[in-house]
Amino acid sequence: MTGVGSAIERARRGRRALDEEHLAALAALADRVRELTEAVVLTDVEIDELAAVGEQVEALTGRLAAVRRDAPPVARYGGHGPLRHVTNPVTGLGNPLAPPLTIEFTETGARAGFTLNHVYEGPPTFVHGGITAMILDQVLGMAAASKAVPGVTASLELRYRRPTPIGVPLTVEAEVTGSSGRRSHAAGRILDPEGLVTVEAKALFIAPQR
Ligand SMILES: CCCCCCCCCCCCCC(=O)SCCNC(=O)CCNC(=O)[C@H](O)C(C)(C)COP(=O)(O)OP(=O)(O)OC[C@H]1O[C@@H](n2cnc3c(N)ncnc32)[C@H](O)[C@@H]1OP(=O)(O)O
Repeated sequence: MTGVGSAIERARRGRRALDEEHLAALAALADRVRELTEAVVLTDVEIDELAAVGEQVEALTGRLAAVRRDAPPVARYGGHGPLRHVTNPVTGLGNPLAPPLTIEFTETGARAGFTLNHVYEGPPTFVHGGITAMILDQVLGMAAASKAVPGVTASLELRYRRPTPIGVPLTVEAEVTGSSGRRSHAAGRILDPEGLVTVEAKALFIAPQR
């Protein structure tokens, strides 16, 4: 086997799957670490307390790292179905960096409701443009994978129409706009609570050659 497609497939099959109980425990831990990350970003405690908490966090990191995988795990949601990446930085329940988004599939593509806190801030009070780009890449890619051909991002074009606010309910939606052979095209957007578009995206996904 050669090519990017087979490499992705091989890597996924080579990873040890978590059972549901283990995935739930990992997701709960990731949630606590998300709270910790927000607390770090917003804390106003004294310097001594920062140092003391830092020591405790270092000790906790040591406990987790005591038994370590070579690569992140996969899981079968609901205990069956295809293997899924559970530490994806957008949707991964097991990744503290992920908001995480729960993406639902629609008739034409995919959508998700989400709120981003100050951990994702770029310009004061607004979401970093790289974060909205990452979210759109993922949701457009999942729309393409579910309605056309699964592939990697070959191009992603963005138009930032207005700032995306922190701390309010946002919506991301995407639809497939065409496909041929190994290529899928998708378009999407992020909407603020008033339904105004903050970022628009168009993307091309190409199924890697096997
Ligand atoms: C299995 C896949 C994973 C499934 C994921 C589930 C969804 C999850 C959602 C995940 C979301 C997040 C996802 C991520 O984060 S994916 C991570 C970010 N993306 C990458 O790392 C991709 C890196 N690039 C590549 O691997 C290769 O360049 C690809 C595979 C894209 C093409 O290299 P390959 O050697 O295979 O193709 P080819 O050179 O024979 O070209 C084939 C055709 O395509 C045309 N072309 C090529 N590039 C472009 C371009 N930029 N614009 C316009 N057209 C382009 C080209 O002209 C040709 O046309 P034609 O001559 O046939 O007419």
